Amino acid sequence: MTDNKSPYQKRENSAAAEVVWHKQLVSPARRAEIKNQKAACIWITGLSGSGKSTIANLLEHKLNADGYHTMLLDGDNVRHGLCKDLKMSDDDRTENIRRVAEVAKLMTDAGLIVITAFISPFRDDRKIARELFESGRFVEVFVNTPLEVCKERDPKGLYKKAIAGEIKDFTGISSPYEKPDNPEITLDCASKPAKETTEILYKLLKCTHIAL
Ligand SMILES: Nc1ncnc2c1ncn2[C@@H]1O[C@H](COP(=O)(O)OS(=O)(=O)O)[C@@H](OP(=O)(O)O)[C@H]1O
Ligand SMILES: Nc1ncnc2c1ncn2[C@@H]1O[C@H](COP(=O)(O)OP(=O)(O)O)[C@@H](O)[C@H]1O
Repeated sequence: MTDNKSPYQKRENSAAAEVVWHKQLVSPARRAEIKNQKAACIWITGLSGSGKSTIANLLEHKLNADGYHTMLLDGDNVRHGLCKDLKMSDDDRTENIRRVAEVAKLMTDAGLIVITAFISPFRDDRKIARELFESGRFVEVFVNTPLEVCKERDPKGLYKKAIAGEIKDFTGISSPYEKPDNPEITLDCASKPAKETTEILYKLLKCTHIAL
């Protein structure tokens, strides 16, 4: 019963004073232990079209093949359910990332290795997400693909629409993307193939963050 202190308790503006934290007999570490793994949140950030979903999928596929219990949260999918009330204003993006980080935290408390793929354009929002996790349990992955390359790829035709003014608040065009200052890893997804960058990320995770 060592791991009962919650990061929730450390945060400002958390629950009302009347809401008390209930200690639990089974710790997050124990939940991961019976799965024979270490829980972690692999937070993938980058521009639209940078390769977040591609890398996240390849990574989950590899970890799953190794027998890890994983979960993938992807921006496009989450915005169909949990966050379908949110749009793309700065405030809505902040709320989107807050919810996703809380869900990822719950899932890591359940012992899972969670991979998230969200643009998550604001440094402060990513910092708040990181602060939910114990040291070493949050791995920020910057998918570093230049805007010009993303525009050229334009897999969903969104840049074309954004440039034509048909989509407002579009990241990189009419809404900012703040690059991570100090991510655990930066992936060069412009000149290296997705399989290669995924392998680099996979090796880092296996050697450090999820190594038993
Ligand atoms: N205005 C605007 N700007 C950026 N992206 C847009 C926009 N409108 C819709 N989309 C689509 O929404 C996906 C991004 O959702 P996220 O939840 O990852 O965004 S954020 O983290 O809240 O900024 C994003 O997915 P990816 O291309 O996979 O990044 C787009 O498909
Ligand atoms: N090296 C690479 N890494 C990742 N994606 C790449 C790479 N080269 C080309 N692509 C293509 O770029 C597009 C990236 O789209 P996606 O993974 O959905 O990005 P995001 O989730 O960041 O919007 C895909 O069509 C993918 O096949």
